[in-house]
Amino acid sequence: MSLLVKNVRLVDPAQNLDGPGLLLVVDGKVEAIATDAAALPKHEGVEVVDGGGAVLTPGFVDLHVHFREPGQTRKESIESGSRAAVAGGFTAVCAMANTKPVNDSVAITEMMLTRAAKAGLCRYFPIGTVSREMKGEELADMGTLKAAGCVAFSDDGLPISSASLMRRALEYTRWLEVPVVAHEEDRDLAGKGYMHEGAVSASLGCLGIPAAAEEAMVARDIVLAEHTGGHLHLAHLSTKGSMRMVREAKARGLKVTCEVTPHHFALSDKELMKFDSDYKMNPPLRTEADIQAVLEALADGTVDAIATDHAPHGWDDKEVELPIAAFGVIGLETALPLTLELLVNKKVISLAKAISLLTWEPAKVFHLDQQGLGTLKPGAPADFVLFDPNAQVQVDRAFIQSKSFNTPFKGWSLPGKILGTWVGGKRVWG
Ligand SMILES: NC(=O)N[C@@H](CC(=O)O)C(=O)O
Ligand SMILES: [Zn+2]
Ligand SMILES: [Zn+2]
Repeated sequence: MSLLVKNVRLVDPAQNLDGPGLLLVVDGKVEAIATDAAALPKHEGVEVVDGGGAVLTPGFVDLHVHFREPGQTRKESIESGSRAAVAGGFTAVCAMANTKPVNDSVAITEMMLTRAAKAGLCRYFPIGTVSREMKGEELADMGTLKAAGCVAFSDDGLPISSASLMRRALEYTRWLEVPVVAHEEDRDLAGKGYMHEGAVSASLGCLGIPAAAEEAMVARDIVLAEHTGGHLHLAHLSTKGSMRMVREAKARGLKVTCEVTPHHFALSDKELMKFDSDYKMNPPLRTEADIQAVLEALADGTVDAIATDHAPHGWDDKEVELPIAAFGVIGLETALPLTLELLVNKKVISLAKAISLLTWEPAKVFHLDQQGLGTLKPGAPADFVLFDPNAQVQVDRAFIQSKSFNTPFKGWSLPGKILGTWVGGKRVWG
């Protein structure tokens, strides 16, 4: 089975490519890319897709999604989450372990992989828990879980409050060569807060989560990464202080990587004045100064990945008073449009850098580059996405494939329409 995609702007940051090109796919793999058809190997009789001048890039790689299977498939299943992924241009997702039961066993990992294969949409990489039952007490069997297919370890949803447990987990990452993904939150400091602690929370009389709740744990874990030599990946960072500490850690050569989410660079805590739980997530929306720091960190290489933290919740978890509503927002379908609107069109970073943060850089963080993901180098799996960066999309219920609709971007009109998504040379969307 062969396929030729022509008439596209081909952007592949891993190969420093950004220009007119053609992509030839044979047997699910990239056979060749070229600037004109004459330079391609013999390809008579192949199926031809005319890209119509749209942008073609490697499929996006999301290091952080919550598909609620097993346990809460009314919010999302592996199949519905995978459909939301490919609709958003993501061809690989890494799924957090805070399912019910949590993914601390080979049985759950294998069940997840079986369901994902049955869905047959995107590539699905399970993340195992750091601690058994996610209780934060004993280490999960990380070695066995890695052998079963887990690509990273995280108790995300909860922080690892025990410094000694985090220390041991980081020690294990050295010989397992997988990262520990940290949800950084000092629970004493966060208390019962449900939005960012600052001028806005004070004026609303709402309980806040201070920036220090995140930063104190980032500081602790950078110290532990230094002393263990382990790989620490910091999930959904949101504050100015976190950005500064990661920048310093990298400058000192530590194995520290991090991701930021589109909602954290798109929205500030002022949104909470609407008292709408679609603006409630963990970590909370921060201040304008934090957003500025995140933008600078995206531009200067401090941030390794844009990740969605796609966290589906049902209306019954959300349509309640703010203090008791669930934390979390969906994000797979709005990630590219928000990145284009707020990072590329506002000239914070180039289109190529934005694509890099959605493809090659995240692939490297979880070593998915070793499987050829995040790039369209010859021989790599033909996972790619075709999108029109100028066509507008309307964020309404019909646009969202997820089973849940807990997005703060309802009603927004944004640029970036996905025209097609291919995984292993097979069209799975569009
Ligand atoms: N981000 C969130 O607000 N919620 C996530 C958990 C998490 O990412 O910490 C969830 O599982 O709902
Ligand atoms: Zn988290
Ligand atoms: Zn999460």
